[in-house]
Amino acid sequence: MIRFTDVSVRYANGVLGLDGINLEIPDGQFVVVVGLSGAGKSTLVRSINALVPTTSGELMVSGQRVDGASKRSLRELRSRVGMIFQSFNLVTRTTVLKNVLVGRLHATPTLLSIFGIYRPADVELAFEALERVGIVEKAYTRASQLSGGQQQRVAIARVLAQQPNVILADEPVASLDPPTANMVMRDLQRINRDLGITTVVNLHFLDLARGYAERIIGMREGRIVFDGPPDEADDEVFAQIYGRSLTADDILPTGQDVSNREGVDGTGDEELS
Ligand SMILES: Nc1ncnc2c1ncn2[C@@H]1O[C@H](COP(=O)(O)OP(=O)(O)OP(=O)(O)O)[C@@H](O)[C@H]1O
Repeated sequence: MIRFTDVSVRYANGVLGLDGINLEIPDGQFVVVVGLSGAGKSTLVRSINALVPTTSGELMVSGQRVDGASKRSLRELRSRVGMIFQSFNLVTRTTVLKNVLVGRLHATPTLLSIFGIYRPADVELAFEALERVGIVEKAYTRASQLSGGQQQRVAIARVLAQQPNVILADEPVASLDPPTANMVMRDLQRINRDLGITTVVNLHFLDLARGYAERIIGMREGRIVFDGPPDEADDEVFAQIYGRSLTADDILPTGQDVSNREGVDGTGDEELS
């Protein structure tokens, strides 16, 4: 369970990134956070692993207090909370497998990690993670040789290798073309369903939010202005969240056609750019 009680974040320049957030996310839920640029989506997602420190209120993740946590408990928290970024954040000059093994570093004795030695059990976990996102055959390929969608899948595998109980994804598909964006969302949704990992994703596009979320949180000016299931989030609700009428830019037109096609999320060779 993730629980925000009256949480605010004020940045050093005085901007209020979060303004009195009260929110409970039960274990295993797939939550999509939407809102215009600057609404506070990233701040909300990044506060969960203290990448952005809260300035007031109480924030609990899996029974552990995040606000005011010691360095040691933050390290422990971050080992259980995986994060995926828009820019993938891979070490592109090395192999896919080594990138995924980074997810095991928190559990690797320092001496082994210094010498780059990985235990067989960790390598097995890394392969399992790659299998789950359908790119196990790329294990020995350099990350730089992969497409954007494949790189994001490696980033997802790295998070899976961490064996987290929460996955945070900060605009994970913003750099991808629509079909690939849908494939990555499908991966995240399948992982959430199969492994029951609580997932909090922030997204720009409302049809992706409707298509994959179990629950949508709408934000505006640091506050939650909508909280409900996707079938309640019609265009009118989105217009209220955004504070303006919708435009074509708010929608990924090819979305659901592609995400519903059989087999597109299997092998990783199906980049449809
Ligand atoms: N490091 C920072 N220092 C100062 N202000 C910040 C910082 N990060 C974000 N903000 C401000 O906090 C508010 C919320 O930003 P946030 O990035 O959370 O919004 P967002 O909804 O994720 O937007 P985007 O989609 O553009 O990333 C904005 O007004 C932003 O300018």
